[in-house]
Amino acid sequence: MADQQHQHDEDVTIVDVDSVVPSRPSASSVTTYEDSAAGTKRTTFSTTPEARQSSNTSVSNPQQERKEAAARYFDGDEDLVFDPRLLEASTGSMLGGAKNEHVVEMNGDGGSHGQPSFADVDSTRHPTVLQFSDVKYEVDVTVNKQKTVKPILKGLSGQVKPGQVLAIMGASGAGKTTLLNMLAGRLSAAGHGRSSGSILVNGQKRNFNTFRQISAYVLQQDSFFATLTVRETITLSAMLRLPASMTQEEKLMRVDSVIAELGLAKCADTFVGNELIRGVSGGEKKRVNVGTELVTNPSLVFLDEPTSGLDSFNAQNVMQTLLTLAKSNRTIIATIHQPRSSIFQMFDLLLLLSEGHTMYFGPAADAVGYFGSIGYGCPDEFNPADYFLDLVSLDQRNPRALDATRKRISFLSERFEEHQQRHPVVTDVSDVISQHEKDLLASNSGEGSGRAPAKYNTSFLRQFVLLYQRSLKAMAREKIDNIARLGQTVVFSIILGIIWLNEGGSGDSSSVQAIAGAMFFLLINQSFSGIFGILFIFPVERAVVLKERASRSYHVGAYFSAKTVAEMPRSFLLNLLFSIVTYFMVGLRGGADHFFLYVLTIFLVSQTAEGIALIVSAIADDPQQAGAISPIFIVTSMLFGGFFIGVDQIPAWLAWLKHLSFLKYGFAAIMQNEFEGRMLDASCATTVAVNGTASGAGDDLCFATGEEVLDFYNLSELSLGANMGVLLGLIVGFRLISYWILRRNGPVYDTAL
Ligand SMILES: Nc1ncnc2c1ncn2[C@@H]1O[C@H](COP(=O)(O)OP(=O)(O)OP(=O)(O)O)[C@@H](O)[C@H]1O
Repeated sequence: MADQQHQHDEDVTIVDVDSVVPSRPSASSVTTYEDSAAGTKRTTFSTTPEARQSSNTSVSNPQQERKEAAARYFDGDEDLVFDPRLLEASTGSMLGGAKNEHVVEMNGDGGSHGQPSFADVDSTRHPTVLQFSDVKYEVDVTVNKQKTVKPILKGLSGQVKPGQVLAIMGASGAGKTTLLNMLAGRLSAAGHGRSSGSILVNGQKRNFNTFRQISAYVLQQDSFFATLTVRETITLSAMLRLPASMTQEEKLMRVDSVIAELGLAKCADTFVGNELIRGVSGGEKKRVNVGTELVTNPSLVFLDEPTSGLDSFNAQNVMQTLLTLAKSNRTIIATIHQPRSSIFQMFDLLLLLSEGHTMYFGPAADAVGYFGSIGYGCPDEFNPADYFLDLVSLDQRNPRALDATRKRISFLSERFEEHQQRHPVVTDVSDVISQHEKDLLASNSGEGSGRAPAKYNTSFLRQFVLLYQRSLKAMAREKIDNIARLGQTVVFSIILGIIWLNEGGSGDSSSVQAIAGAMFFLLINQSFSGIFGILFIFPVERAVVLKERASRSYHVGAYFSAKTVAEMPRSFLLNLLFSIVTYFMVGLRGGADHFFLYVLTIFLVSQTAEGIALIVSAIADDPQQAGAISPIFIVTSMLFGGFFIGVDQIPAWLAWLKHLSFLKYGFAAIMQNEFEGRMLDASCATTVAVNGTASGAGDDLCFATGEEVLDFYNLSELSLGANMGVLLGLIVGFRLISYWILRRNGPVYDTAL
């Protein structure tokens, strides 16, 4: 770092921070200078012996220093004094070893901004200035059964121009994500609040169709198909989102460029992975997340906590990537929670929030000076980011601390209001960018740009084909899942076959109950395997789909139909295998027509169960929730399926539930297929009760014909064809319901500002 500073020494104009920000307490440790060679402004934080001494002195006599600071800055009010060193023991925010020197680089082209990339010469992307003024957001909440309004953002302003990285920092609950979402024109489904203020893109109100084309939003969660490689993941995003006017070759070139720009070349052919499948590292996955958004070559990139969950090395790498993006004339806005000092130094602009108020907005390098000027000098041994977070966080450990921190936050908010009066943060666009850029911007604002761009860049059919291919590929690569399904099918079919071995072979009335039990159990078995095949996979996939839909990659209908068509053959093959083993081991009715109807019934029942699982998964937030909800449907279907409880045993007011039991239709169809038109045991004819209920001596029931069996189980209500038809209707109906739920639970856009 020292060498780097040395290189530019001849071109450097030293500006003492004291002359810019008077009365900064530890000013001797901070120097701002203009680096004319690099065209940048840098700030050096250094720990001089004097500064160290002053800091040591204050530690040795904190009470005295507290009094002095109160007298100097806060009219003697000691509550407003903040000494992070007193928090050290409890918060652990102090850096292990003081860094002697950090260099902050603003807007620069220096080494820390990475290698030049394809984007430097891209002529299709125009610079974008984002300005927001007095942005407020509030929601209605119910507290103690009283409806009340909760203000979340309380009048925030700022502006970011191309080439800059704006970091939105603040304690948890400060409003970072809410602001980021508002700036990106998105709100979470829960966020139906009211917004006011103004958000301008290139000096004009946003046209949301254009805005979505020029901006990208990188979510905090890295949701992907684990068994696709990095290249496949980014390629699919490119194929879905790039316009049809680009050739396939151009799209693939774009993918290569993005992979190169994000430093993903060495892991391009590695699976993205998840907790179970070995894949790329956390930092690489985050960059893949950025990459899938970057294929559209956006001018404006929003990122929600891009470094969260990463170790410090990977976090640093991701930040480096953002700087590279900014360098190619993009505007980058990211929320960041607790960055380490080297990451903090990479920000151009800092927006520090607390309780929805602005504590600071401006160059990140000036933040230490600003807070120093109002009585909150950052001790030299502290990471400024940690210091700011401690300074603006509500301390809720006891009422006294809570009051004191509230008072401090309100003080800081007022000081910044005053500061903002003197130095408006939002200026005229022409003050920010050159005339040439302004001319380009006019075409980029979205207003007056003629025909609104289509919602999707590819046709429904193309989306279907691409998503079908992805589903097939992902399915083929889910080796463990496929082996488990196959194993489960083979093992269960053999076990069930052994239990009911040759029961049907005799064609005897005495085996009717055993066969009915076998039939019902086989259907339950296939229902469960259909349900669990969906329950534990679909909610995870749904997160990927929600992300892709939010970026307008495809219509949910294209996804849903592609998934259905891709997965049905696998399901059919497994059901066929199960049917072959059980049919012949149990020795069911002879004849190809009966065999194929048996296969078809089992398949339809399993598909209906999958439909229920899709509905549950579309409602539930995660697999655990889905697992908890689904028994309601399954157990009800089993109870009213016609095997466990006879119709006359169901209370009249619950009788309607039997119509909802898909197992009832499946059971009726499979039993009709087995028994309809069959003679069983002529000697039983005399023992059948007048009311149609079979009877017999001892435990065994006696049935002369198959029809008596069907009557006994009350399965003659509908014909075999009608039962099959109902199952088919349920399959289509359940899928339409889950499609409708998915559609309704789609991304929510806020187009108010
Ligand atoms: N729709 C809503 N209804 C009620 N409260 C809300 C709603 N949206 C946000 N909030 C509240 O507003 C505050 C700010 O939320 P936000 O998610 O923006 O915070 P944040 O700074 O991003 O926090 P974190 O770092 O923990 O993600 C929180 O107290 C949150 O509970």
